[in-house]
Amino acid sequence: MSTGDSRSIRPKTPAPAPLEAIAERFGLSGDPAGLAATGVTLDSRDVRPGDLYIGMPGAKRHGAEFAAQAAGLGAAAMLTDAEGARLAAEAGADLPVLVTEQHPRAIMGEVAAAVYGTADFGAKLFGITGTNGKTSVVYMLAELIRAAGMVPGLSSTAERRIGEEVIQSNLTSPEASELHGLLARMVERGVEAVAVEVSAQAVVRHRLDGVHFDVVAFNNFSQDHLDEFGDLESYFAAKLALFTPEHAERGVVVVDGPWGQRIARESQIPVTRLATEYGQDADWHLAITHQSLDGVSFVLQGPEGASFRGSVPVFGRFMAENAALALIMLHEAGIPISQVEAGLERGRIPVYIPGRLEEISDPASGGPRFFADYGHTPGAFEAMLDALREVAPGRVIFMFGADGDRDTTKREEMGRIAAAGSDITIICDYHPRSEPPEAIRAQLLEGARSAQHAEVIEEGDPRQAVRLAISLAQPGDVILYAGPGHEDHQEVAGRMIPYSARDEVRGALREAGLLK
Ligand SMILES: CC(=O)N[C@H]1[C@@H](OP(=O)(O)OP(=O)(O)OC[C@H]2O[C@@H](n3ccc(=O)[nH]c3=O)[C@H](O)[C@@H]2O)O[C@H](CO)[C@@H](O)[C@@H]1O[C@H](C)C(=O)N[C@@H](C)C(=O)N[C@H](CCC(=O)O)C(=O)O
Ligand SMILES: Nc1ncnc2c1ncn2[C@@H]1O[C@H](COP(=O)(O)OP(=O)(O)OP(=O)(O)O)[C@@H](O)[C@H]1O
Repeated sequence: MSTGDSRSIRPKTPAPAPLEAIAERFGLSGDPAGLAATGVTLDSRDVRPGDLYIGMPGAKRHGAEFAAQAAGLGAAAMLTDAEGARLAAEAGADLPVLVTEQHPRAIMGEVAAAVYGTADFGAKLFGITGTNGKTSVVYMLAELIRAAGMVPGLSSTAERRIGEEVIQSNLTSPEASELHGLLARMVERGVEAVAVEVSAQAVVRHRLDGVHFDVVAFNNFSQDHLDEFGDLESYFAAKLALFTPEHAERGVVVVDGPWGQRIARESQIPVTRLATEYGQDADWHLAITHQSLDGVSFVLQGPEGASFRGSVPVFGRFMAENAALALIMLHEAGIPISQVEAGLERGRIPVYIPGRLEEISDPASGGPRFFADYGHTPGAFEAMLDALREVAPGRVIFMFGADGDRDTTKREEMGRIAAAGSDITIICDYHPRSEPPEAIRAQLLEGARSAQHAEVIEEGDPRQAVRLAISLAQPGDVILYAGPGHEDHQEVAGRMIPYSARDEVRGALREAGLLK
């Protein structure tokens, strides 16, 4: 169970950072004499006494409008732009103001690193980007770091983790202020290696400023986030930008597809290449030796005789690929595979990834195997359904919905891939947000019917859809519920309604006498 909110993470025993030195270094105007900060935040609601509050212009509001709230909560000062200084003066906020001529976002990462002392981070730092599987790679990394005898930290869509402490996430990649607070706390807690999930949004929005990764990796690329990036090329450029000396020392790239090959060619840092396809030119090669619904076994071979033979307890060739990528990242950072192997029993990587191909059913119950997953892109659907068809003894029943107010161009393709890859497709609601749910379903249904393959059923209520899936299943059938994964709410018309797909499935399996 996760606790707290990652935005409120601060080191427990911070050393106050004099703001005079920071003002001088970043060319800030104002009067910082005698001021010091012990934390940084860009959210007025989250100010802790002693914080430097960053009054940031946003898409909807200017953060400086909230200067009075920040002052009331004990902020030491506000860093903002000229417009922010004007807004704070107008509101008569009782808070020292430091003004930058740049966009505050452009210096926030470096400022946060200066306040928290994280510029010279003592632990190894790993970053993973790509369209699908970032969270999975982060969890693999954390498990392998532990196996190597080191204390792991992680930052993912699902959670942030400091050793065994689990903290709730909001964004996939934290804002720079939050990231540096998290790293500072990790240093205090003796974390020795950190795995960070890097979204394309983080790269273009300066969320990684002030950190330098030892190793970054790229796994795959397909359509997503076109509402924000406009076209695939711009979305790809954001991923490629991670492979620069500004962000990282070296990289690891899966070169099975043309996008990975482009990263390997166009990277500005040295990269090592992983191929999972036979005959592909690469430095490391992965071969699957056995797979079932219970997991994948594989062999990884690299340069100078480096090799690993092992398994992960989650189905899908791509899960072996995620594990291989994590192993190579550690190897590239100077943590040899033999050190990792020493902490594993016969190469078994005992990874648990919340809400990613997570089995909810009891395999011994005799009922259908039921998996929940966070996949919400055509690429993830294709990978999961391809994987499932290779190992499912019976039919594949696939249920899913789509995000409202997000990339609408992917919906028909999601529907088509779902129905092409399953025997029964059930379309239900996910987060409709401000859109009419039936309109989202209509787009998914259109795509699904165009596949002319699965039996396609519409059941808007996900609770009913779960029960319908179980009632339709015959012995050997497998049910996969994509979308909510680890999440605990549904977003409907601006309201967060509690909803846990995993709990719902558990309840329905119990009702059917298939789970204790
Ligand atoms: C599009 C985008 O990235 N928006 C981010 C942006 O919001 P915004 O510009 O609309 O902010 P705003 O509401 O105008 O507020 C302006 C400023 O006032 C502050 N404020 C606002 C209200 C208040 O009461 N007090 C206060 O201090 C805000 O913290 C902000 O600094 O700044 C906010 C503060 O950091 C972010 O939370 C917010 O991310 C939103 C939630 C978001 O959905 N981002 C998505 C697009 C995202 O980044 N996704 C990626 C990828 C996910 C994936 O792979 O699927 C991710 O890394 O999560
Ligand atoms: N290497 C991979 N290739 C393709 N699909 C994958 C891969 N690894 C995991 N997946 C599938 O992709 C979906 C998302 O997985 P995961 O949450 O790990 O990705 P992500 O990149 O972190 O996505 P997000 O940023 O949205 O959280 C899941 O359906 C998962 O099963």
